[in-house]
Amino acid sequence: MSIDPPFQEACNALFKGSLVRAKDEKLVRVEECELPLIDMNCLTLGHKDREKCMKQMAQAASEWGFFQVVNHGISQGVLQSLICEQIKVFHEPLSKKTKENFLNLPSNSYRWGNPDATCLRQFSWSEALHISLADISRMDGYKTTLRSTIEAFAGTAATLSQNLAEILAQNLGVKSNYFRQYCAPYTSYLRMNRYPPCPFSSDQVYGLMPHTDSDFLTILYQDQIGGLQLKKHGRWLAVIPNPQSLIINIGDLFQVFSNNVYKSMEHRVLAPQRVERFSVAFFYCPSYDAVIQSYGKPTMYRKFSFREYKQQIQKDVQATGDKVGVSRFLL
Ligand SMILES: O=C(O)CCC(=O)C(=O)O
Ligand SMILES: [Fe+2]
Repeated sequence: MSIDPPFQEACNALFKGSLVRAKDEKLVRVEECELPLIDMNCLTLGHKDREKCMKQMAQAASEWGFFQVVNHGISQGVLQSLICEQIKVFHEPLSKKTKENFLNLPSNSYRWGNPDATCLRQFSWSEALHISLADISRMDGYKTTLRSTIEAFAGTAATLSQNLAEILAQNLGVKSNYFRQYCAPYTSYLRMNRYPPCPFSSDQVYGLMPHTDSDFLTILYQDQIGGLQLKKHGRWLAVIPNPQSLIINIGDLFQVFSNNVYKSMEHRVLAPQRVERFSVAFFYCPSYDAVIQSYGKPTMYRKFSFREYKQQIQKDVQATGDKVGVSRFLL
């Protein structure tokens, strides 16, 4: 029984020529980088250390849109169990994963490839489980270790994201209880990703197509395989994995909130060639009714609700296969 979705057939349908098998991936390798590293312990020290740490975070959020954090409060044990549980669930037969009610989650929670792709560059050689935090408690009883591990991760990730969001807002001079008010723990969601080995050259088929995240910020935990790349000053950089750290990236909503001070950077994942890769992303999102507005003058974006944003993205993706994103709301 196969565990893998029919990636190759889907790629062939999008690409009428013959796909090039990967021979020497070094040829398409890009420069590697270590993300700015923030030690969250510094926030618990004296006033000076705290201020310095907050400034480092804000600088990374505006220059890179990405940074990594250590001493983040999520135990290594929880993170390792999460990957173990992920391996188990993705190694279920495809027929089970695609069944209505898989894990007692809403339909469309399990996804692979990209049903809206109109060409190969919009395709993703990966599969994913999207889980709203509101749905974790209803997850199938027999998979209790999966559920309890996800619960443990999501609970701490929600606290961490609120903490980070408040620090980043404070750096902008915005003292508000916005995040407490609009980002309740159940409004965020998780995506577990599996990237099976891909026989094709990485300049033809992506593990995950280039995109920005449609949230305030994302907490990413990845295994040690590597493949995540971000675009900085027009150049792709490959992120060197660090087993101790979590990656934080600014999403579209924080770019708007900060009036373009913080950047929601485009990123992508190159599919591994010989081994499978796993990652988990926690997307820190507000409720659908939350109004997103820019703090800063002159204001660059008009106000919009998160619902409006999601609907606009869906419309654009269905029409062209591509997300337009925040530029739709520029004044
Ligand atoms: O797998 C990764 O490293 C990145 C995943 C990602 O960007 C996402 O799920 O939005
Ligand atoms: Fe992403």
